[in-house]
Amino acid sequence: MTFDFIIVGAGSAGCILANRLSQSDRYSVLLLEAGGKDSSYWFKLPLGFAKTYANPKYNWMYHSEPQAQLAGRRLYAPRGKVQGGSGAINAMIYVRGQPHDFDDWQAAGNPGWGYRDLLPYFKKLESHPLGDTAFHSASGPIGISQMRQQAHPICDDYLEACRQMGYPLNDDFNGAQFEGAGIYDANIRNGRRDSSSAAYLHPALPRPNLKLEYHALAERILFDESKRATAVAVRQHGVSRVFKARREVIVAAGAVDSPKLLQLSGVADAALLASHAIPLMHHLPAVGRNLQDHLCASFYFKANRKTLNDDLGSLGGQLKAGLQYLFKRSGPLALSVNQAGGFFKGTDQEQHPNLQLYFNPLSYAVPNNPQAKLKPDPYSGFLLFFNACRPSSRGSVQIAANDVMLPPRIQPNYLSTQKDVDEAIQGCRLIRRLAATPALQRITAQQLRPAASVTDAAGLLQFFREQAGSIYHLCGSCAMGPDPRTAVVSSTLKVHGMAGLRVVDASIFPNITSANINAAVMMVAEKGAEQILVEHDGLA
Ligand SMILES: Cc1cc2nc3c(=O)[nH]c(=O)nc-3n(C[C@H](O)[C@H](O)[C@H](O)COP(=O)(O)OP(=O)(O)OC[C@H]3O[C@@H](n4cnc5c(N)ncnc54)[C@H](O)[C@@H]3O)c2cc1C
Repeated sequence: MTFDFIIVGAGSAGCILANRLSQSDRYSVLLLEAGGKDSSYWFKLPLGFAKTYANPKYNWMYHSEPQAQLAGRRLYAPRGKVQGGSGAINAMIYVRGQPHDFDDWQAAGNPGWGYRDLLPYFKKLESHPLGDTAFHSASGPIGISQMRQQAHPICDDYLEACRQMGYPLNDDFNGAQFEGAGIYDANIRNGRRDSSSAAYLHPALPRPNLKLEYHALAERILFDESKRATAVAVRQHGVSRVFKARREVIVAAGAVDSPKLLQLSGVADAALLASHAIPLMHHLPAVGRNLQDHLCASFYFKANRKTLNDDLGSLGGQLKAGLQYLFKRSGPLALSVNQAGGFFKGTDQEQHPNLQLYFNPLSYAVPNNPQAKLKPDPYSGFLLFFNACRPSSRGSVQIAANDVMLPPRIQPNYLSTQKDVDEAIQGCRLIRRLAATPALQRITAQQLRPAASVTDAAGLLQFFREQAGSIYHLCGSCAMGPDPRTAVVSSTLKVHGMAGLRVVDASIFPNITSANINAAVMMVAEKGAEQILVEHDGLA
């Protein structure tokens, strides 16, 4: 079967690409997804992500290599394996990032990727309750909710604590100002997760020129002698199939699987390919390098008043929350658990906020064994946690063998720079200072982990090394940039040295953005789709 475009991966980016490229009926589009449908109710119910967090039916459930700076631990790296990808299983926090994140993308040699250029694409994808403003749009596909209407009342104590510390309050992290404390926006519409699958792909699926193949694992991209991508070899239900592309193959398999697929296809570092006896198609050393992530650590508090643990930890509370959701589409099931937070400067010398904070009106242990369920602690509790906005550690994704069924080696090299170590200590101290405010003291029965006695830099850093985990923002592993020695795609997202091949997903980030990255991934897909259409409409 032949299609104009083949998109590999129906994740946050792939669903948007599939919609936009099939919007006019000029092109036929095939979307290949290794996972299945997102029809389970858990993908609609916002709090449902607790059920998909470690479910192998919907999740690749990767782990990093042992991390030298994190007590040798392997960190859990969930990735969506389902229509909607990681956007179908994420926590839905919706923050674009700071303008200078994108200005840095442009400054790295990528014209058209500065904040001013990108704001129209951010606006294009969202439907925001603030309506049409300089920063927002009222008419895009992704529905955004401001959680402040419904956040748990204990979040007000957190905001008061920030006010007592002299931090500004911020009611729109995606507006004129980034710094400050506030309640997050989430991509939730009428009490339902509004992933790019729900908002872009489902409405497009009836189109006759769009075909979605489920359980279709792309094994290799095939090329002709002029290094043009012509087809994708797929394994589906134990059968090998080949789908042909007339115009382009677009890789949107995410920051782990996009570099893996390029490597398996012979587009990568020649030495890596030789070590796995994979025939070289094109030497592109940056494939899989420049991997980045946000690393966070949680501080656990016992509260002296009710938190969401009380609502969600008992059968009666669950029933009440269930009924509230059923009849009013509201209550804790209709929200993310990451409700409040903000962006702060860890020292007075910082030019921009360099720490992101979360205040969850709920506490739960992230189980060591990912098969175990996430469940609230059996007491009234809340969490404060943080990550550095722009860590400078860089890692890699590399195939472990010439075998599509084997997970690749994910080596984030967390905490491998002095800047990242310093910011880990800054973040711990920020939380300690917040915990000492009258507002948080008023609601705290006990600081549980780390114990209140841990106050010095060495103790806090040891806690961080032993407890920190990924906040699941892997990106950068097929970075955009002009130099094929250090980058994989050009500013039009075309793979250097190849024809008919692009990468459009989280892996093209030259540097990680300062907040949760899904909004930026979806922006990349909107802009990437437009670049593709402009080029091919011109050729048609
Ligand atoms: C648990 C969790 C919580 C998160 N919380 C937030 C949050 O609150 N806010 C936020 O902004 N971000 C959050 N993120 C991050 C965000 O969701 C991801 O960065 C984003 O979804 C990545 O989009 P993507 O299109 O690059 O990749 P993905 O959405 O991961 O899509 C890749 C798709 O490709 C498919 N695929 C992979 N390999 C192949 C293959 N060989 N053949 C065919 N198909 C393939 C996968 O199955 C998947 O569907 C979270 C992520 C996780 C995992």
